[in-house]
Amino acid sequence: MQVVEDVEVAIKVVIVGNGSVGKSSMIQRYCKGVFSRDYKKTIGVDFLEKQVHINGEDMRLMLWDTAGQEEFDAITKAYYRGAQACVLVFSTVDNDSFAAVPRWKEKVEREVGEVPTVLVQNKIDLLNEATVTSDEAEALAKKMKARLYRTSVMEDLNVSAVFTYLAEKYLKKLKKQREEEPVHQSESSTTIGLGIFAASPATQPGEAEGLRDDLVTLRPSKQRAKKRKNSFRSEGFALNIPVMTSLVRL
Ligand SMILES: Nc1nc2c(ncn2[C@@H]2O[C@H](COP(=O)(O)OP(=O)(O)OP(=O)(O)O)[C@@H](O)[C@H]2O)c(=O)[nH]1
Repeated sequence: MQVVEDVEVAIKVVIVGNGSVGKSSMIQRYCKGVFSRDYKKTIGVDFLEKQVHINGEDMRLMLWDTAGQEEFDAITKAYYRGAQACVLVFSTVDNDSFAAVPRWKEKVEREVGEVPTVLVQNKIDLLNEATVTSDEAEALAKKMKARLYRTSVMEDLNVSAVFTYLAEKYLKKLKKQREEEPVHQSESSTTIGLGIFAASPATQPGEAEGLRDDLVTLRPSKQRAKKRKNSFRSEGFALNIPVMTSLVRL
């Protein structure tokens, strides 16, 4: 048996929170460097990935943008499975979105247990219209034992810091795991997704087949599916991970 050293670390991150708080904008900004003032609500889930180099490690961040509207809860919860990190987003100018944060946390925990989480107060460019005070946001973060980031996706403030923090946190956890229990992989095994497939409660070896039951197949719209090059998709299917995404947005 040969030990494979150059394993690419992949981490699945789910982004949750009420509708219109800026979740889609956040991953579009982070992965593509763009921002649009248009609001197109996410139907089901969307997915983007970004390759980063952090602390000497090549990492692939797989960012799952989930619909904020409760009507899609049944669909989105299937996509929480296997997540190793979570971004809980609320908007500075939407008190309901702040009040809903604990509910979103519970929904994710119901599927994946406790995972590294950050609380994100988005739209801080609108601070003069704020309905949530800094103290309230900090108190909630403290209660949740999560780090609070204040972002403006529009002005590109602090967006990458959110994901870098989660990636670093995950790497630390992985290194600790490697030290405690070194992972030996045979030459023929995949070199992608150590994080996804080694550390997730939903994807422990032997459970992958079970995931098929949870697979929700949403057809991508032809227009966007053509444009999208999702290198993870084929690997995901090979390993029975539910990676089919809805790319349909109204
Ligand atoms: N002023 C301001 N507007 C923002 C910011 N981020 C996003 N928006 C706007 O907020 C609206 C909603 O953004 P989305 O990213 O679609 O929100 P979402 O959370 O993905 O919404 P759902 O798909 O319904 O869950 C859009 O019009 C964005 O342009 C920000 O930092 N500041």
